[in-house]
Amino acid sequence: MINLEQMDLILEALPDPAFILSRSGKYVAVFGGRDTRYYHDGTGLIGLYISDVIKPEKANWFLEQIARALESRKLVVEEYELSNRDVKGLDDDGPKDPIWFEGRIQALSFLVDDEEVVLWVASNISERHNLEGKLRELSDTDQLTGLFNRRKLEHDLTLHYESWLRYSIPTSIFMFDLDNLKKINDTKGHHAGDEIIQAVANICRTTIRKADTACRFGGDEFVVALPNTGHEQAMQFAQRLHERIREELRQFSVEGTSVTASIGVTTMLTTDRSYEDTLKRADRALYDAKSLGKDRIVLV
Ligand SMILES: Nc1nc2c(ncn2[C@@H]2O[C@H](COP(=O)(O)OP(=O)(O)OP(=O)(O)O)[C@@H](O)[C@H]2O)c(=O)[nH]1
Repeated sequence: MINLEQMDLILEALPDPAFILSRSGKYVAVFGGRDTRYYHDGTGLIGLYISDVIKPEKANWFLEQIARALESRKLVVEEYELSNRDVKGLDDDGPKDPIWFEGRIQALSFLVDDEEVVLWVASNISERHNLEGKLRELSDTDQLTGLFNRRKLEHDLTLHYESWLRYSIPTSIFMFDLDNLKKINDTKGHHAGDEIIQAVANICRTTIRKADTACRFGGDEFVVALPNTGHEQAMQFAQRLHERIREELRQFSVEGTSVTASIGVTTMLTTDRSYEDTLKRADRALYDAKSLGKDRIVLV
């Protein structure tokens, strides 16, 4: 049998810190979690309340999770971020950067000082969290240009379409395709074509606002979504981009042929059943711009 002294040693050896917290947020006890690579020593918190050491908004969130665990009597699992600056009462040893935790919170079946208590085990999941962030970024990004890809555009357009339906906040879209890129590829090689596509991406990046989504739609085709932007403003923006592309790609001309852009511009309409209808209209406008002789903007 394991005696009480051994039980203490076992609790101390727990890799992740395990807090006993009361319903009102008092740190009743802390066990384990002495690995300073991952955790700060939490023993300085014992006797204090969450609201003594954590800013009010976050402290309230902690109290809500404790209440959830106590009321449901089920395991509550939540991810959250904390830094040692967020929590007063911790020593300076331990990780410097903010930590992402997974908290597993379970109601206990006894009272401490007449108060209900929970067991809150906090595991450091920063590595996994950062990796997930990087993967998300990669899965949203076009490799050649660093612009967003079609997946991310479709995600953003879904949200913008909701705003259009609910609050009548319009989103404009323009779709453009480079003119004559094939000639550059055929004469100067694929690498020169890649350089042009990258130059266009840079122009997009330096022309758009933070809330806009510039995406490489495929090949030499690009789409920019402009939330909270009506027809007129979108047209002005397309003109600016068109002009910059014309100016900056002049240097890549071959035998008098330069790469320009044909642009189709449109704005969400009440008759659009989804963002795909808007996108299709932009595509048709782009097709018209090509048919009318390229290097131009068509607004529909
Ligand atoms: N270098 C390079 N070329 C690409 C890439 N993606 C597509 N292209 C080329 O872009 C061209 C697209 O075809 P088109 O749109 O018919 O060619 P275009 O000369 O621009 O024709 P217009 O649009 O009618 O002016 C093809 O030559 C593709 O090989 C890429 O990632 N790198």
